[in-house]
Amino acid sequence: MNSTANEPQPQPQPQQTKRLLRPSSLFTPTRTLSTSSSSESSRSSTPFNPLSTARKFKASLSLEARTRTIVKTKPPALPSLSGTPTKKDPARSKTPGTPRQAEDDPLQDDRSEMDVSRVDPEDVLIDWETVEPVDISGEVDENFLRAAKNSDKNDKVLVSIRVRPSDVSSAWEAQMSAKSIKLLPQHHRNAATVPPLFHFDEILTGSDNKSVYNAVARNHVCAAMDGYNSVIFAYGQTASGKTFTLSGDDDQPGIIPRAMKDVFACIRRMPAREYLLRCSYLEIYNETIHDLLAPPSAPTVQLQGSGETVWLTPLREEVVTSLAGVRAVIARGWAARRTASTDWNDRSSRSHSVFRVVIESRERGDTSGGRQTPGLPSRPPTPGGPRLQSIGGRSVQTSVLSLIDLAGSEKATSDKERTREGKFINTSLLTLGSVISTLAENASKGKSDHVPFRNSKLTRMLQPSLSGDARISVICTLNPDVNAVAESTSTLLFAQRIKKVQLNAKKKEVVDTDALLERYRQEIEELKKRLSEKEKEAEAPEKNRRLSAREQLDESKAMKDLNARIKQLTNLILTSQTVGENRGDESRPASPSKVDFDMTPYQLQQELLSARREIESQATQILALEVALLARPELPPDAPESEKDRLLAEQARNIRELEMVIKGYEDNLGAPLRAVREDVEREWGARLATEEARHKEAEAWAAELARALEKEKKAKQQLEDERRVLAAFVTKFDSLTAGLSSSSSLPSLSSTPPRGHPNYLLRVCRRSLNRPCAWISAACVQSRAYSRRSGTAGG
Ligand SMILES: Nc1ncnc2c1ncn2[C@@H]1O[C@H](COP(=O)(O)OP(=O)(O)OP(=O)(O)O)[C@@H](O)[C@H]1O
Repeated sequence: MNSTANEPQPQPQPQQTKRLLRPSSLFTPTRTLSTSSSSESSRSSTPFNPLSTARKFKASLSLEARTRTIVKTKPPALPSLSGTPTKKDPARSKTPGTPRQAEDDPLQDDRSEMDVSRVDPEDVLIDWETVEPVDISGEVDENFLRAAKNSDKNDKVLVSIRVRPSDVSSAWEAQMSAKSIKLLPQHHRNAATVPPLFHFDEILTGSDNKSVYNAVARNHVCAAMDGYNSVIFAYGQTASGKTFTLSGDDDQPGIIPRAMKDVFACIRRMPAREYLLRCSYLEIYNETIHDLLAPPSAPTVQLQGSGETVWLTPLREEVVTSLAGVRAVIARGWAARRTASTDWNDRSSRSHSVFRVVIESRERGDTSGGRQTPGLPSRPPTPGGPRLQSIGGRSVQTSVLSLIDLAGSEKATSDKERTREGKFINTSLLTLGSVISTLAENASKGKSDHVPFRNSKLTRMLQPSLSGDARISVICTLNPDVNAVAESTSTLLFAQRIKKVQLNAKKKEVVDTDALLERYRQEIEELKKRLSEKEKEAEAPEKNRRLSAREQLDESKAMKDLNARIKQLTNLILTSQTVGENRGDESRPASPSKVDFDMTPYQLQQELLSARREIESQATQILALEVALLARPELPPDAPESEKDRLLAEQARNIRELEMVIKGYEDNLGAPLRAVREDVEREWGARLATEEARHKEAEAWAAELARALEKEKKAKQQLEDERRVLAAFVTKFDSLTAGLSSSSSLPSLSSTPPRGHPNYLLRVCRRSLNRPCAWISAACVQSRAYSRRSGTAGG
């Protein structure tokens, strides 16, 4: 299909939009096109683009400094060879960044007519009848939709490499058929080794955006229409072609405009459903999130929620009902995006921009007689305004299509402001890289290491998607020039890592609770009917039923299954009704998660699974009974048939009785015994706690005493040593003084000798030998005190 052939006629636009933008160029950011180097050289580039040329401002990009005076400048000079941006002459004056919309722009003064908070969603639904034929891409047919549904089931990220055309020889050898790419050996740093060969899902070259869209985005857009969250993002070095891939130009519309055409084409192909489409457009600039559809004075957008539930607030959402509406929204966003001339790219994206479409759909039907899903009015308001309600039993399927143009990683530039931005850009891309690395590592090695999602706004916002909630397609763009080999290699390594990330996207559906209850009731009726049929069969005359023991067991198991399912559904109905009853209580809003729990088929499956597990454990018991049955003496081979039937029936009855006994045991004894046990545990729990406390105290005392004893032992040992030394000394002294007393006149030991006299020392020593140990005394006192306190005898 010629992409421009279907270009819709200009739709009536609000006055201001007309003034600013040509409808045909609304999808057209400024792109200087490769004209001379490639086969696409005949393509004409857009001569005029109001977004890129008329809106150049002599203003700083910083929020505070955003001037309110529009200074129109000449369009930047086109690079000598478009598609091959080269480092420009540093002396050349820079094109300052485009600031957000100026104040005199009435588009930004207030919310638009289609702001989701202003419209009743029921009034702006679209379906196959309301979609304009000019709004659709003619390429979406039944076969394609079927193929799209069945593809991408492997839950891996679709990773493609797009090599930008270059006017100089490329450093890379890209093989589209083999889906591989490698560096030419002459550019490999290590001449001794062979450059590695990288394999990806797609390798794309040239300027044809249609083939790129078909290969990397179309399935994901259709998946989004089918209820899956889908994320498509472009990653790569600055000026490698991310914006060209996402947005394109007049001649080569990129993924965003093509995706929107397919969205409308899918709606047109679904006569049974009606849709509500809401668009938002935001950018992350210097780690701050700005709503591109809100006026510049609007507060910045905050990320809220935790874990894998993240939402953005306040964020404007515009309801769109036609391609023209989408164009107007994108044009508004584009005008507010921060781009600037850098050393490498005349209109470099200085922020990560995210264009999101929330797609809600439900079966078509008469809404007049319908009722709203119970519980929904009291649930917290959805950030971004009201949304489609599940009415009259028709569930609502919700998905988000996110199209992300990341800012390009870059080396230091010669401009101070650009360098500052570059730091933020590189940091958040680095964080994205480390998040991807950890996720890939966790997936390949079965680990659950912490993933640093919180380290940047970008990764925090992408957390639910990267954690597996969405289908993801990544287009890594490459500048093939020799002087960009290092950046290109790093992009390829990033691409390799993201391929390993595991996804597990699921459809999101909100079901009408009443409808679900009705479904349960019908299923119960159905099951009861089947059960009574089976019971009748079981009671049929024996001659009609020649069942083996195994078959009888199977039958009994089937009946048990039916019973269990009926019981489970009855419980579910009770739970749903309980939730419904809460509705009247305004002070306590019904828990939306509880409503969802009861309503989600997935949850129901989980319940079913646990019920099946229970049934399986009972089946094991039955098998044990079967073994016992087989162990019984066999019937003689010539026993009459009636006798066999009688015995079989008897066995079956026995089995049923045993099952009833098991069940009865649980109902009559199991539960009461558990209750008694709980009572006893409650009663004795307190006593046990007191005893345990006393025991602990006694242990502490014992430990203290043991310590004191140890100390005393040491002291005693020391005393003993001293005593021995003194005794030896006294003996020696006695023998000495005995000799002396006979010859000299020493005073007798009974009288106190004067200080300094040898007998004085002897007297001191003797006294020391006889003094009782202070430690022993202290320990005895403590021991006696404890004995008194604890009431034990002794000490
Ligand atoms: N495949 C392509 N065919 C022709 N021209 C291309 C192609 N890819 C990129 N270009 C041109 O190269 C220039 C830079 O591309 P683009 O702005 O898309 O890069 P980018 O990666 O978005 O850069 P930044 O990160 O700085 O925003 C533009 O003039 C664009 O038109």
